[in-house]
Amino acid sequence: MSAAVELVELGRVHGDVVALAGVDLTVPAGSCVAVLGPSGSGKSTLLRLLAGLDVPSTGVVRLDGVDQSGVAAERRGAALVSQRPLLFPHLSVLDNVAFAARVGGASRRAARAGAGEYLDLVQLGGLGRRRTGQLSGGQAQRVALARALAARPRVLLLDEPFSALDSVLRADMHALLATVRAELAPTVVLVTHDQDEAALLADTVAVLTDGHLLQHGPPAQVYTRPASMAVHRVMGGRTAVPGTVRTGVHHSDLGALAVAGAPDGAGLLVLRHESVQLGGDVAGTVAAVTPRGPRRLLEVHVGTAAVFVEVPPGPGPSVGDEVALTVPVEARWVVPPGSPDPDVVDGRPRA
Ligand SMILES: Nc1ncnc2c1ncn2[C@@H]1O[C@H](COP(=O)(O)OP(=O)(O)OP(=O)(O)O)[C@@H](O)[C@H]1O
Repeated sequence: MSAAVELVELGRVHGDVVALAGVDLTVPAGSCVAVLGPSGSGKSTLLRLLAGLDVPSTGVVRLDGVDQSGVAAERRGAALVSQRPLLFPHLSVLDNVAFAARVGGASRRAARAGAGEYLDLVQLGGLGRRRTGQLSGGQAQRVALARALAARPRVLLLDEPFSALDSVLRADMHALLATVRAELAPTVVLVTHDQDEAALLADTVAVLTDGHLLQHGPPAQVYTRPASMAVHRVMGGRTAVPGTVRTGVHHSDLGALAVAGAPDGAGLLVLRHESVQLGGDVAGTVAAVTPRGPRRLLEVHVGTAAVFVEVPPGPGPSVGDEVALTVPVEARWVVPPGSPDPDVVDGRPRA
């Protein structure tokens, strides 16, 4: 029930706006890729082209090796669930889910029986007779997922389906998606703004900005080994320290830090705030403390550099305190300076 997805040089322009610029992406059958990127980066365009709801300007979509050019949306075996569930208001919940089977020619009874199984899967077995207007946002999103699954898609396309839900419902939907993957194994393309959601749910992460695919790999790799400053930013990275690499050592206001494999020359030392620890031999001053749920994010200035450190709940340093930091060897990664990072001025985040 799953298809390998291949995008080859896939591009879409609208007049002089480049929505997607020659993207090459391969997703093995049954796996889940999260597409991450800022607003306007081309995520929805990619999904629409995959679904057959839009036509590429260049390149092709292949499913199981078959070119989908000219194949109508309803014949691709792809089902799309969007941020706002678009349910038929005049049908009951059960008949919404039974819709695809009815259109496919099944009897009402058979379609409803099948739909009941998908409602059970999304844990809404008891709500089949309700009108869709009587559902909560989370329930409606579950029904939309059940309806998409009832069409037995080879590829499940999820366009920020959880972003309108509160954090408890979102966690429930994450668990549900894991169940769906275990039981039905569709290939999943999940568009999200949320790098934590991507890391939790996906086998790989694809980072898009300005229509370009910047990196595609396992979440841990994209998190800790970003290909560029732009990827580091999309993945929520805050620290980027300018300096120079000479024979495997990065020299900056943080001192001389060994960085295996980095080429000689100017380079930004990028660090995850989860990896930097308090205590050590890099001395700095706390410039800001920001709550992050129960944890806190310290901005520590070391010379002209700003280093972000996430610390656990409880007593800890305040603004103005002198602190010492450790930057573990495995946390160090250098990216090319490339184009200037618009969020950083003189090594520090823009005020
Ligand atoms: N029909 C259209 N006509 C003109 N420009 C368009 C059209 N559709 C999309 N675009 C432009 O293409 C770019 C990519 O849009 P897209 O909706 O794919 O981005 P996105 O990453 O999904 O954004 P968001 O996260 O805000 O939904 C944007 O600059 C957008 O304004």
